[in-house]
Amino acid sequence: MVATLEFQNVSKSYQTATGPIEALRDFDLTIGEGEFISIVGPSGCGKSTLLSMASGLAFPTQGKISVKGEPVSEPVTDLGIVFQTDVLLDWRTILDNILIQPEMRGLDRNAYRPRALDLLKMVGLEGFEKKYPYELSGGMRQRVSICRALIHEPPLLLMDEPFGALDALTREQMVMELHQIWLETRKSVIFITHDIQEAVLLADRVIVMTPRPGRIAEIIKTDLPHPRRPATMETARFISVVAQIRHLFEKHGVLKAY
Ligand SMILES: Nc1ncnc2c1ncn2[C@@H]1O[C@H](COP(=O)(O)OP(=O)(O)OP(=O)(O)O)[C@@H](O)[C@H]1O
Repeated sequence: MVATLEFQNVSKSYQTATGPIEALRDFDLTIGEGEFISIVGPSGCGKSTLLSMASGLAFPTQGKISVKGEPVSEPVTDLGIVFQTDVLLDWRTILDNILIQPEMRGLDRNAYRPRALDLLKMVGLEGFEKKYPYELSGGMRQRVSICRALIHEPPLLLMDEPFGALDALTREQMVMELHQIWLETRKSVIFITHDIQEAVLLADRVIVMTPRPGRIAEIIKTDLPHPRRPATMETARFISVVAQIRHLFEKHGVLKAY
């Protein structure tokens, strides 16, 4: 089976006015079809850099990246990206914000209309298609961003702290909704977060990163049954995986041990 995304011994340094910054070192990871990967790590360990390189917007200093077996040498179009801020266009309706994705790809927007409406239904926003972004809450806007990222049916979804700007309750709700969306669509997902619980609850595997230069401290298989539910967080397995990650962060000086 061809991997959806493969990082082979990837290192990345940035040249800056004050000298090179080594962001990532020897990052090696293969993401299978339909796999959900969470990446947790301290600020500046190269998490966003990984996504930029996976999407062909930045390139490794060393090593190789492939999407579906093809080396990444230019911007990759067959993926969906969700950022921390929703970047919706305030002057376009919710439906038109979603359809901008096929439009920008030169596809027939009308052909994607039914799917956009289906996606809105899937995220609980049926009937909101004619509203404007300012009429929606932060969580609703992020749901629209997810629809926009999925409309062209990409095999790979890159999510960079998508719930970072939301309040804690909305965030918990969105995590469960994302899990449901993943169960229904089975995309390969890379989900970046600072929240250990969120990372564990969603993922098949959690990639724990060291401080910069970011290296993989450990890859942890969550081994939690599906579907995941809020009650999953009360299970012994969940608690022990979260503790394992906290201990790794203590070992690498990311969290202080008390
Ligand atoms: N274009 C750039 N030019 C120079 N340095 C950069 C550039 N992009 C990132 N860096 C540096 O590379 C390192 C990794 O940055 P990156 O944004 O990938 O980290 P991150 O883990 O996503 O951080 P955060 O969790 O704070 O978002 C940081 O030290 C950052 O300052």
